[in-house]
Amino acid sequence: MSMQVENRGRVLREHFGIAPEAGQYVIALAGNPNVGKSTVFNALTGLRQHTGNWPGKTVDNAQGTFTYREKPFLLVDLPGTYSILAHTVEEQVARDFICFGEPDATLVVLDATCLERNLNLALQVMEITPNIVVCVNLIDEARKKKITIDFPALEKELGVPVVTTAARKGEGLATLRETLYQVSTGARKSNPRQLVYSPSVETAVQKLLPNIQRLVDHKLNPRWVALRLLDGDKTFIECISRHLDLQTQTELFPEVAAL
Ligand SMILES: Nc1nc2c(ncn2[C@@H]2O[C@H](COP(=O)(O)OP(=O)(O)OP(=O)(O)O)[C@@H](O)[C@H]2O)c(=O)[nH]1
Ligand SMILES: [Mg+2]
Repeated sequence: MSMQVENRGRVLREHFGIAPEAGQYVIALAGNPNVGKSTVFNALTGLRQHTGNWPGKTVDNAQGTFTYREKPFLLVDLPGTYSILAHTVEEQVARDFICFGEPDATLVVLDATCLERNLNLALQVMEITPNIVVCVNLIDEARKKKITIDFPALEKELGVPVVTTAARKGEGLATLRETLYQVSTGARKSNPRQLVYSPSVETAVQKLLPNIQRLVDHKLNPRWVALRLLDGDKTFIECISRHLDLQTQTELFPEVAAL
């Protein structure tokens, strides 16, 4: 087992109370409240699941497993959130898992009947990781409301796989499994569109990048860390230090102050 895999196992166990078996692909399941995450979770994992709390938090945690193409998968249902900028304990749990749990893929479930609002979360996850699958659920409800969505265009615009489902009826789940398999195993690579901020923010990001790259050493997306630093998100710096065992707190803030 490589050092990297061993370290991820330790982080998952100690920080998230999750113990994947050897060779198991870990998938995080994120989405706004009430978009059908648990329905997707149940459809994929059936009865092979167990629930508890996130370590040290009164937030529910559900984990379930499934096998596809003879590969084992562990699916982790995250709390429903509109954002992962960590303003609430639920958002912090979701962000920390996506960021530091190093899931092999993050599945973001969106509500087809209010796609624009839901896309906010997908765009945030796309700033953290390229290993993402977007699932547009409740497609049956959208049809009823005569909402039409140009999915090929959406997929092209986002630069990540988009799968449509009506999870309660099982529609689209075969494609969803196959897409999760491809992204988790690395067979399918994405190029998520990145939001471009105002020139002053982009200039500041460019200044911060080299040193952040050195400090986080491929463990986190440096552009995303730079944006959080510019946000002045102190709790996030504490999280980085704790999860990556780095002395970043003392090293990163002078960087920002010097801008
Ligand atoms: N029509 C339709 N209903 C769905 C679909 N998926 C889920 N639902 C229903 O939508 C409601 C919410 O589903 P959940 O799976 O509990 O949603 P959730 O995202 O887990 O909700 P929270 O955990 O509370 O954030 C339930 O009544 C589901 O039966 C779907 O594809 N079509
Ligand atoms: Mg749920």
